[in-house]
Amino acid sequence: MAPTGQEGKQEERTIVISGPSGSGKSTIINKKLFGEFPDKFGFGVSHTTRSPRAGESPGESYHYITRDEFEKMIADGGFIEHAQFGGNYYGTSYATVDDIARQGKRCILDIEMEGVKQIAKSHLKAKFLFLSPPSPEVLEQRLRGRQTDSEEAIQKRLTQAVREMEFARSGEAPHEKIVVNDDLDRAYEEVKEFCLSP
Ligand SMILES: Nc1ncnc2c1ncn2[C@@H]1O[C@H](COP(=O)(O)OP(=O)(O)OP(=O)(O)O)[C@@H](O)[C@H]1O
Repeated sequence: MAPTGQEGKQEERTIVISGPSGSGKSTIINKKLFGEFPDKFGFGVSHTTRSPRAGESPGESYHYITRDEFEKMIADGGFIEHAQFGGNYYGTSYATVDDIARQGKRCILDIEMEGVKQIAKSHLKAKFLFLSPPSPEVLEQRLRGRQTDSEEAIQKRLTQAVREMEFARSGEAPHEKIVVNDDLDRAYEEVKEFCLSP
């Protein structure tokens, strides 16, 4: 039977973008995708127990909550994924994702590797894209070029990047697509196509 258009809108799968620090997630998602489609997509803001840094705004960079509040949300099953880094909790709540869907927008999440594994096992309907730097050498140049990280932070990010790149290419990873961010405009076109398709 031909579709009538009255079947009810199929809920769009949440888009989960992952990739090493410095692979270009902020550049491609925040600047380019949200720049071109300000109303179509909504960014799933994480919760954290860490304190806001200068220049960060609550509800935009993170939702800032206390450890007690975070632990209560864990106990209530409020998180799709959560983890601890550097003594602080970080997580993505079901409520955040639901709010974006209610606004009629497609949710985009920027999630690190352990979170990706948890989402893949959760009830969230999601599709996964991995944004890869062309090589660890180019990643190192870009991390140095953006001048936001100490030498120690750069070395840590590089070690973690190699792990993530190996995971993304392993059979264990849930990624439907790997985009190599060599040429920015080309990489953006690939990410955009992924985000616009069901
Ligand atoms: N295709 C590209 N060619 C050259 N430089 C790029 C390209 N894509 C991104 N960059 C630069 O690489 C640096 C890292 O990019 P960006 O900050 O977007 O990474 P990120 O994945 O969001 O990192 P983090 O997870 O640490 O926030 C930036 O200085 C950005 O301008």
